[in-house]
Amino acid sequence: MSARTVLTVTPNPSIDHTVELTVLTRGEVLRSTGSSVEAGGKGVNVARVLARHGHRTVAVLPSGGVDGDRLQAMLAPQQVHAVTTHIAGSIRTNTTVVEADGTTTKINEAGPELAASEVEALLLAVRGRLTVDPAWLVASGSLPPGAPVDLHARIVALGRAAGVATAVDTSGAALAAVVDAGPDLLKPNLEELAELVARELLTVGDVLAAARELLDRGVGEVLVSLGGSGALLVTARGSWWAGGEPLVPRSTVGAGDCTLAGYLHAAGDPADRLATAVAWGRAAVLLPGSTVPGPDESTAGTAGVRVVADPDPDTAVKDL
Ligand SMILES: Nc1ncnc2c1ncn2[C@@H]1O[C@H](COP(=O)(O)OP(=O)(O)OP(=O)(O)O)[C@@H](O)[C@H]1O
Ligand SMILES: O=P(O)(O)OC[C@@]1(O)O[C@H](CO)[C@@H](O)[C@@H]1O
Repeated sequence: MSARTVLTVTPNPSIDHTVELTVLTRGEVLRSTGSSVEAGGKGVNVARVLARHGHRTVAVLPSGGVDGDRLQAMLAPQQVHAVTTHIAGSIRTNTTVVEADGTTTKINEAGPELAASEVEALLLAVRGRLTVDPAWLVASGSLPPGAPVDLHARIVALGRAAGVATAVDTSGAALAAVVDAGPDLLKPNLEELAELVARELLTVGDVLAAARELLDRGVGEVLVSLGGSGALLVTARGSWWAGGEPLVPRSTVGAGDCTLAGYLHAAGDPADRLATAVAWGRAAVLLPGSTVPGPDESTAGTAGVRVVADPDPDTAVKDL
């Protein structure tokens, strides 16, 4: 990617609290083997990992309460330029429990209620920052209570009006509401895509068909992350799968954000970009909590990554 800025928007940022346990047993007093606290939220993570790879990044997010101040303080040393809009509520804390075998359990709070004026202030901040002519505008994550379900769609519309490429990673109703806004890139995971098209996606062919439905509705490219099974990229020019041997994760939190960031970072043809996306995702799962990889770790993540053009539609996703 060029040296131009990447602008991310995270309507529902978080403090990410990660606790490591040997085994999670309900109803017991458990002693953690490790813990960490990091700035989180999907767009924040995209900005953090791109900043670690030398990109100029601007992260737009609402901030309020003591935890809003903490979040900003955590971001300050990470070379992410945070543009915050003040809200009356307090930023949420999301908790992750990671067991020794890599099983990750996540408890995400709903987030603070946003007033209509706070939503407008966030959109105004995005519009203001689009004047820096970013290479990408990335809108990511869930919507907090009070935010309109089409908030990501409105962010995409702002990007389109400014001639800036847009990427979106969200879920549920917010994902359903953004498709027809025509983002240049959509990054659902398998479950999110299945929910969007309201059917099971068991084979590569099922995933390709679902992704092509989105292309038909005006989405530019679809990058479907498949957890330990890698990722599929579907564009008007073709389809590609990339992946490697499944890893035992230290924490999967943020792996999808690093995948998206790797795709935006990489230059070259679609296969190269997908390989980089998968490498960054693999690097992320080997790091604790919401820690994002730096260049050495991302490079190490490329080990054993294969790319297949026109993957066999009959292959079961679980066999990739
Ligand atoms: N167990 C694993 N082994 C190897 N790679 C993995 C594993 N889990 C995830 N990855 C890598 O990380 C990428 C993103 O994972 P996933 O599909 O779980 O993202 P996600 O659900 O969007 O994650 P999040 O929302 O936590 O950021 C995958 O495409 C893959 O490259
Ligand atoms: O609740 P959302 O907005 O869907 O997801 C929020 C979140 O789980 O996503 C990031 C990992 O992708 C974390 O930093 C954060 O806690």
